[in-house]
Amino acid sequence: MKRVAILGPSTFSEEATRHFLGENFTYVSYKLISEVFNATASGETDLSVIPIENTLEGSVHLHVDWLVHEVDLPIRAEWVFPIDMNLIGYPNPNTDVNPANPYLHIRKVLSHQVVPAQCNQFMKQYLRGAEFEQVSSTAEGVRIVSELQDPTVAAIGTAIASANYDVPMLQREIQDHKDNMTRFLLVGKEASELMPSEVMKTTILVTLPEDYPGALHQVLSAFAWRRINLSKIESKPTKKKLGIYYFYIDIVGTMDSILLPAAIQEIEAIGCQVRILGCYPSYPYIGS
Ligand SMILES: O=C(O)C(=O)Cc1ccccc1
Repeated sequence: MKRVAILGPSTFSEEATRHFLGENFTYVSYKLISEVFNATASGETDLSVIPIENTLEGSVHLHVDWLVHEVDLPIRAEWVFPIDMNLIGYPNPNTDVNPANPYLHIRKVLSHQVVPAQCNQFMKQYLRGAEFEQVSSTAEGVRIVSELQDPTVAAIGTAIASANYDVPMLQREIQDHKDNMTRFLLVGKEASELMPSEVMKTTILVTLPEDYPGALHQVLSAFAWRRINLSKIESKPTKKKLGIYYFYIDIVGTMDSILLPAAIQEIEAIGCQVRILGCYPSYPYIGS
């Protein structure tokens, strides 16, 4: 059975991965996302699951940086999964609880770095005086709360973490939007037998030649006139020199077609460097 590294246990990554990959894999939990990447880079596991982008927050920059700069692990699949954030902690122990805000006793909230942007309205309304502390995963926050047993410290995480660490669920679904989706990537050195998908994507990194006016326009037109659909384009610093960027581009289509390799050849011909991060099936979320 293939071994899959995930940030976990009891995290959103675990929920999303079990939903899409099911029980035909062995899941190995790691506390830090760096460990999740390194497990597959070193051969300890076959595949790693990386949360890469969220509807409200956009790209998880730290994870994109790992994928691009630290490891060489092709993307093997992607899927989107709806994330319901929950406030997990102990109720207000005082008798004079304010009915308009039962969470005034909470002074600190622990969670993963991408969470506050997804629960902005709730946090502004109910947790205004609380400090946010970033921890390695949402489940790690719930674990710490369970150890502290201090009602002034709460976490935001999964319903399963609340049950597993035996910390009460204070309020369900506190995310700003009902369809709060997260995109996950499956990365690994070897291709795995996965269910087919109607949608195939290819991710490439393009570094433009320096001092070439209109280079980005030419890159985009190489795709446009072939009617190749781009589903994402983001400029990111190369980290080598201030002001020099690469473009992270998701394309709907595969390298098996004639059009996409031709478009890539065209942009290489104008002096762009192109790195292909993967060509993979993309799975939409279909309710469970
Ligand atoms: O910490 C977790 O639960 C994760 O899996 C990372 C994460 C956090 C918030 C949204 C999606 C993934």
